[in-house]
Amino acid sequence: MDEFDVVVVGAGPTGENLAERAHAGGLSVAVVEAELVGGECSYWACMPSKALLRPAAALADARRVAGSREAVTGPLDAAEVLKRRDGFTSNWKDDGQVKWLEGAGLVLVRGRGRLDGPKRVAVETPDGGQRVLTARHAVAVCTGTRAALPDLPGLAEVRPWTSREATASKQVPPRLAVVGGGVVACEMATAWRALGSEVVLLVRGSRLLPRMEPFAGELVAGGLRESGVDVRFGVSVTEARRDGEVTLTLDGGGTVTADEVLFATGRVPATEDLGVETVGLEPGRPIEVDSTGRATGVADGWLYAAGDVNGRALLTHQGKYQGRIFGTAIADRAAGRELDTADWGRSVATADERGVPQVVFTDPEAASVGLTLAEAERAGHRVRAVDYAIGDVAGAALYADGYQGQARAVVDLDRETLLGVTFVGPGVAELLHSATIAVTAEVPLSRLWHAVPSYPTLSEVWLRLLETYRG
Ligand SMILES: Cc1cc2nc3c(=O)[nH]c(=O)nc-3n(C[C@H](O)[C@H](O)[C@H](O)COP(=O)(O)OP(=O)(O)OC[C@H]3O[C@@H](n4cnc5c(N)ncnc54)[C@H](O)[C@@H]3O)c2cc1C
Ligand SMILES: NC(=O)c1ccc[n+]([C@@H]2O[C@H](COP(=O)([O-])OP(=O)(O)OC[C@H]3O[C@@H](n4cnc5c(N)ncnc54)[C@H](O)[C@@H]3O)[C@@H](O)[C@H]2O)c1
Repeated sequence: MDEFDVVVVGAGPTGENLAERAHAGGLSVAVVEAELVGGECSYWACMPSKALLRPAAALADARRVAGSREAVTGPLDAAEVLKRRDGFTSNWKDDGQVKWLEGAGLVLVRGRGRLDGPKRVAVETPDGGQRVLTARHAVAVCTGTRAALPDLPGLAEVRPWTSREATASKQVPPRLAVVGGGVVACEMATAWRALGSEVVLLVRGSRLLPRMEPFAGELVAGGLRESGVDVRFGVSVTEARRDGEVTLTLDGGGTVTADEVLFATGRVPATEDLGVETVGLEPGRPIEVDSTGRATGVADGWLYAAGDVNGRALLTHQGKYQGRIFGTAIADRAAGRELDTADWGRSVATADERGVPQVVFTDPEAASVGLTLAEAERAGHRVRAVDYAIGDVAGAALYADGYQGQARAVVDLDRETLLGVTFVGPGVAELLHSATIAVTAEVPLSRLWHAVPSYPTLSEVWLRLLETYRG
């Protein structure tokens, strides 16, 4: 039997960070990985999707400016884009990440891990054997999510794309149908349209990006339509079949045919085949945790869950943040050091609740942090939304001819601080961190007046938002 201070299950970005922090705190750590060290993010999510999207954004930016527009004489070179994408995934090999992991002093155990009662993880190794790891202090589940597929007649025979095929495909399908209206659907419709596919986006609801401010979905829908995507709202797929091509039957009658169909219909936590029932938890559910990462449904505080699998915020950077904080908390508890669990303290992931940033890499980009107006109102804050058209800023006019974009700041009227900020427009991704600092540091608006944006940059939108608020 192998004994470690900590056993981490899942070597995605979250597991890597948690393991590294626990080890830096003086603990021995084993990391169990069933597929590739680096996780979904490195091979089938963030990195390959952004590698597909970046050339499209570079080309679109050149087209937005008279003078450089004339220099753009053709479409994207799809083969080169796919080749560059392959480079970012290291051709789906994890040697580099394994080198980092081992260099950080962590022990990699390849295989599928399952909880096997308190503080025990049974690993099914690639050679068909079994290895049981025990943890002196903690087991941390960092197993992420997998794509959710609806229960539709004919779906299995169609061999639909999930986010994995959509980020890893070696061919550009002539016609691609995308089902869903969330981030994956919007980003992948953008990417494959730019690579030359005819794309139809089938959205069950009435808007895109429903977790963001409504104007974000409206502007992104406009951008997709302008690029030639056929965006349809209020449509559900009731049946799918493949006969060479894919045929989708829609609820209101009618069909859509395509060469491939991507179902971007959300995620399910990877707890179905994880042995969670051996410690009293329900398979298939996210593992609920307190703000120091401990599973609330398990006695004695030895089980932690971090990243996508706990359902707090399904984003790589938030998983890494939790990994840093929870890994340190594990080490502190093991050493008998006191934790700092006050709001924004060293041992708690307060930003998960108050300041989650996200960038959607569509054209236009949509970037937000903290609460939307509707969320702030629901939470009982006394708020005011301050809106400004980004195109009216000098820096935006220079950035793109006829710049189209929108900004909103949600002001807490009682404290005169910001609860949330949203920017939509070309090039706003890199603006977001200024808002993340303002929201998480709870910078008073009276002090933001003294944070002078450089002229002429997109950042001048900050000044215009403050002026609009003051009237
Ligand atoms: C298409 C797409 C694009 C995305 N783009 C972005 C983006 O741009 N920015 C962003 O912040 N987020 C993005 N996300 C979300 C991001 O991918 C996730 O939030 C992130 O991967 C979560 O990290 P994680 O470590 O918690 O889980 P994962 O990355 O899913 O890693 C979990 C690891 O655990 C392993 N594992 C699972 N079960 C077991 C087991 N029983 N035993 C051993 N190992 C196991 C898996 O093999 C995997 O390696 C995107 C998601 C998708 C689908
Ligand atoms: N750039 C980024 O930060 C980035 C990129 C991609 C994904 N992610 C993260 O990954 C997670 C997963 O993204 P996602 O887009 O898969 O999920 P999501 O939950 O954001 O969106 C899923 C969408 O599918 C729709 N849907 C669900 N079931 C359906 C059905 N049967 N038929 C039609 N539509 C259906 C939902 O209404 C929703 O709009 C998100 O939390 C997201 O934040 C982040």
